[in-house]
Amino acid sequence: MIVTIDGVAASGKSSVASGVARALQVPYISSGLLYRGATLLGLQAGLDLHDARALLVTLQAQPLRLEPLAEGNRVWHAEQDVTEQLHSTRMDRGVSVVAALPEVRAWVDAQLRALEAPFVAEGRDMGTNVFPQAPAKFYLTASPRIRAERRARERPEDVPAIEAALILRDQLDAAQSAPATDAVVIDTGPLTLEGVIEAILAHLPARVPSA
Ligand SMILES: Nc1ncnc2c1ncn2[C@@H]1O[C@H](COP(=O)(O)OP(=O)(O)OP(=O)(O)O)[C@@H](O)[C@H]1O
Ligand SMILES: Nc1ccn([C@H]2C[C@H](O)[C@@H](COP(=O)(O)O)O2)c(=O)n1
Repeated sequence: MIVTIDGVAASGKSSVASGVARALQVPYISSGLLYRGATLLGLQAGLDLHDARALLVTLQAQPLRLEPLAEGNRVWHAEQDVTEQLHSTRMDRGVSVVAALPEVRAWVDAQLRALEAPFVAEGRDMGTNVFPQAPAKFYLTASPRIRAERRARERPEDVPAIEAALILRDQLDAAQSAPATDAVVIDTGPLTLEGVIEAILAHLPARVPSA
């Protein structure tokens, strides 16, 4: 079975996907990390992040590997674990530019579709575009202020600055971020992390991770 968890930036997708996947004893896949990895390679190579052709040449010459560990996905570039470099304000600014490129989206989609089910996949378009056949789809929301307050515990910037950046990223990512028509939408604002995970588990057709 494939479970998709999409939603706006910092709505809890990766934390929730990790918890749901652990409960189901299956891997989870954080698709945003592939977009972040592509952005890192582009920045390291000094590329214009709007240049899809140059980015694709770089991605093909220096492949990225997503390692779907239960405690948190890792991204490898050659023999180096680059995961820690993928979450910063600089990366957040660049990644929406890269994720808007159809050529890069096709590259990410191909990596994801090559993975063997069962798994939980989180991102923006898992339920709409990448795995439309998934039998269980969820979409997480929360107000920008609540998301910024949560994120402020992980970043040096203050809540208003984080909130403004989240609102901007929501706008830049809007084209690929609509919920699937058959997704269960969950406002995570009033819920704890465990509460969101339980709500999703309660909606699943069966807690048996079959293909
Ligand atoms: N329901 C919740 N209650 C309290 N804190 C939460 C909840 N859900 C997520 N968090 C916290 O909010 C922060 C953002 O969560 P997370 O990184 O999982 O979001 P995300 O949607 O994957 O983010 P991004 O879009 O940037 O990849 C984390 O610190 C996480 O622990
Ligand atoms: N399926 C996806 C996953 C991610 N993106 C974009 C949107 C974000 O700006 C960026 C990083 O994702 P995050 O780590 O915040 O989940 O990648 C996308 O367009 N489609």
